[in-house]
Amino acid sequence: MSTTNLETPLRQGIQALGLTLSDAQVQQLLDFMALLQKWNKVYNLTAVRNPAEMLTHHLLDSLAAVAPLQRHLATLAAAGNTAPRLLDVGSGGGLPGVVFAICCPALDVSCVDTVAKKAAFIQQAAVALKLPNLHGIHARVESLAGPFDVVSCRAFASLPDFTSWSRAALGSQSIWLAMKGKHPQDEIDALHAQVQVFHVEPLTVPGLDAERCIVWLRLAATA
Ligand SMILES: C[S@@+](CC[C@H](N)C(=O)[O-])C[C@H]1O[C@@H](n2cnc3c(N)ncnc32)[C@H](O)[C@@H]1O
Repeated sequence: MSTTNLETPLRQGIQALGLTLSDAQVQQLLDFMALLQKWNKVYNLTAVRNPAEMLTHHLLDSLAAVAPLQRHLATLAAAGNTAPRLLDVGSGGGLPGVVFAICCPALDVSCVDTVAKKAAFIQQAAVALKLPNLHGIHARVESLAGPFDVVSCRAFASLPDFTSWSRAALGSQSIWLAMKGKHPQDEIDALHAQVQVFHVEPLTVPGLDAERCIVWLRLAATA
């Protein structure tokens, strides 16, 4: 299957996830897949090379986190924050950061990666997909200061490492959104006492028979 034949299964997946996306956003998602496919050979962005697998393992997997993210953004908007900022840590080829930037145009998304060519790919995708709310940053996350309202990751590091390395990027009211496979109880048990899990949300990815969840975390209130 080539990326040109992904539209029907993509639209079915979007429907199964209960998302409302415009035709322009669906086209941006398809164009992003085509970019990933094209530049993967040069930049080595992901080990997944088959377009059908890219759709389920990358695109739909990332799209499964969009409705939960939009729910959180609605609570921020209700509290008066209408220009939220998200940092996607270890974004690689832009997962889930680019998908979030496409689906949430009011969200300013920065994708950070230690590998220069991956950050350059994000910058290139921002131009090609006409996404002024998307930025690629070449840095170690440990060197970044925030505040970002949401700090996300997917396939990045253990929860203790993710939260400690990205701590300076978090504001006092911000939250971490960690995309994980199975409920990571061992990682949760190993978290620093100042980091609190407030929700572990199961996700269902259309076409993928695998366990997925979002671990939502925040800083514990200090006395
Ligand atoms: C396994 S890849 C995951 C990529 C993407 N999130 C995904 O789900 O496909 C992890 C990425 O984290 C990046 N990385 C590792 N340590 C980092 C750090 N300290 N700061 C920023 N990026 C880092 C790596 O270069 C790599 O691109």
